[in-house]
Amino acid sequence: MGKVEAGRDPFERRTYYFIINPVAKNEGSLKIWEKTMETLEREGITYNYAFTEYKGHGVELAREFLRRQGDAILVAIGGDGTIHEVVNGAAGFPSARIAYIPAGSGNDFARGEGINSRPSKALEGLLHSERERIIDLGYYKTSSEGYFLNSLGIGLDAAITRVVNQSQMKRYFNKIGAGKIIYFAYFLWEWMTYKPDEMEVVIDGERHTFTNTWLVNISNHPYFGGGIKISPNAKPDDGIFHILVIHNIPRLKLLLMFSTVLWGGHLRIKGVDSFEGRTIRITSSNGAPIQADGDNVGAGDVCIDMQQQMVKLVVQGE
Ligand SMILES: Nc1ncnc2c1ncn2[C@@H]1O[C@H](COP(=O)(O)OP(=O)(O)OP(=O)(O)O)[C@@H](O)[C@H]1O
Repeated sequence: MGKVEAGRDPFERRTYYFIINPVAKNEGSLKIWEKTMETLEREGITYNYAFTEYKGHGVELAREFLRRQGDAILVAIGGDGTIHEVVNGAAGFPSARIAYIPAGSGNDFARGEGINSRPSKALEGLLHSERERIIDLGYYKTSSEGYFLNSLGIGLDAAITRVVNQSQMKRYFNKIGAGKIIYFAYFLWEWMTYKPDEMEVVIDGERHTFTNTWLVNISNHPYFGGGIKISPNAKPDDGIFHILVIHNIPRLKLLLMFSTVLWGGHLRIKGVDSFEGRTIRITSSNGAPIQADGDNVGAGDVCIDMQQQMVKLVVQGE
């Protein structure tokens, strides 16, 4: 993805291309799309759309569409997984413009970006927006490679993501509107069974070694895991990652620590170290799992690079 520049022609007639994940928010995204379409028709907006049909399809749709019509605005409707895919599909298209209507269960990206959590307001903001904003991305390379918008984690958080994503029960619990229960159950399970390991973390060339490491989190903005403000001071447009390492904390204290995240108290706890940096390499002695924006992307070791000012977002006006 090449560096992009801000600026908008105020007289331009916009075309929108919507990519909708029909299974996001336990299929609640479909209702949001129906309402969105009503508004688009009412306002006589030019648009096109497609539904994602399987995991990874959002990447293909975004790529395919930008090849055909590079000047349209790509709008993701879904959760963090959907905007993650759309942005990865837009990689390699420096002029791509992306927008987002939150319709997922977690919506950390919307929180971090200050996008209105009410889909109708987010749409209204998008259609009448005069603002474009350029944000940073992280580029990761492990057994797979790609970009992340929210955060990348190695350790306990990725272990939870892995069991949740593999879970057959997730779908059932989502159907009865109790998706959060499954996260909490797996969080407790991993909290009881996860084995912290030694991790080497090299930040902008400086080497740190941590024993008994629960997790290392690299954040592009404050939120993670569906509203947890893990890195309160991270900003998506300052070219800097906020890095949090949680290590050498007894199991019970770790549980108590999570309650302090609500007001940012975790940053002062012994065993919680924070750093800032742009290029990070992490190696785990036991092959800890890795997640990027809630998707399991590898295990063991990972290199991360700051990609400053890489995505042009069309956002609601002030
Ligand atoms: N038609 C489909 N069938 C099954 N899975 C799909 C389909 N379309 C997209 N997906 C996958 O669904 C996953 C979850 O989507 P998404 O993250 O958008 O919603 P969510 O889980 O409700 O929200 P959040 O991540 O914000 O909690 C993504 O990894 C995506 O690849």
